[in-house]
Amino acid sequence: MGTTNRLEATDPGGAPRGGVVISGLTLSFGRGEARKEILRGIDLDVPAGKITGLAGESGSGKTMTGLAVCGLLPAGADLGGSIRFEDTELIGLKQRSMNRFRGAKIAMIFQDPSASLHPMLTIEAQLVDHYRHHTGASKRAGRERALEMLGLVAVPHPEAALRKYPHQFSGGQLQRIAIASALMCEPSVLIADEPTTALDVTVQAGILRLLRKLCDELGIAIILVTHDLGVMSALADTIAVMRMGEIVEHGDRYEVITAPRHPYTKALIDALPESGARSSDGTES
Ligand SMILES: Nc1ncnc2c1ncn2[C@@H]1O[C@H](COP(=O)(O)OP(=O)(O)OP(=O)(O)O)[C@@H](O)[C@H]1O
Repeated sequence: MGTTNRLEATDPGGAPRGGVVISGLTLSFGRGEARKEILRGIDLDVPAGKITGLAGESGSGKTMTGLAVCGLLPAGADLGGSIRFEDTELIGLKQRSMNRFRGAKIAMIFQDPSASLHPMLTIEAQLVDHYRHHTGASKRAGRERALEMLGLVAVPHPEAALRKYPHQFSGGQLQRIAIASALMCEPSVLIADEPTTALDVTVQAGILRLLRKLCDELGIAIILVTHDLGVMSALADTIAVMRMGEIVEHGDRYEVITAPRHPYTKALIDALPESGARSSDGTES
């Protein structure tokens, strides 16, 4: 597979082009005695052309980290520290400026693909409108782009797919369409939050291979959020293990899986089934 990392150059300021650098990220909700600390100082480099995995138990803060990067945190979130995207500090950006990045330069896909697609609109309406909103392109150019993206994610019969509604697709096809929608504006960063958890096991591997392809061929920086260390060990380049709002370990996936340093990581790995998660060639066995 070719690696045309169009965004991999490093700018003189130090941030990798197209990637995200998170430093000292804190997140809390509420005040006084009701204050709940969710993220307690996260440092994480998410480089272009790599899949950075966020693993860890339920409630450890994986989703919140992804939502923070995307600027999609729930109301009342108190965010501190830094999230740099190329030359821009995202924390503290006004909503209007953040809207320029979200959905365009930084896109997100969710466990339930229908969460990012409107049930009452055709695929064409949503993909094309989204693209035109961000780029100002013509309807025709938007349609061409939509066909191209549906082809890229291997949705069969893209022309016919454009005329359909979300409920007319299977879960796996719909996740591909959600990915196509996320790719419309050529994002540099894609946050994939449990993208295969809701899918039939027979279609999971196809979606994971697609994410790997997008990362390798388009140079997209991917944050893969999953509680599934098996999926992580097959797909991610590096694995960050989260626990109670902190990253307790982050390193090359082989090192994290084969020589975990933190007792919590060891416990997670010991809990894995014997087979299917620790293949060394990047495929699930
Ligand atoms: N709106 C909110 N107000 C207060 N706390 C919240 C809010 N949303 C989420 N939380 C809390 O933030 C913490 C981290 O949640 P998060 O969804 O990031 O965990 P996670 O690691 O992704 O877990 P899972 O694998 O279950 O999705 C949890 O304790 C959750 O209860």
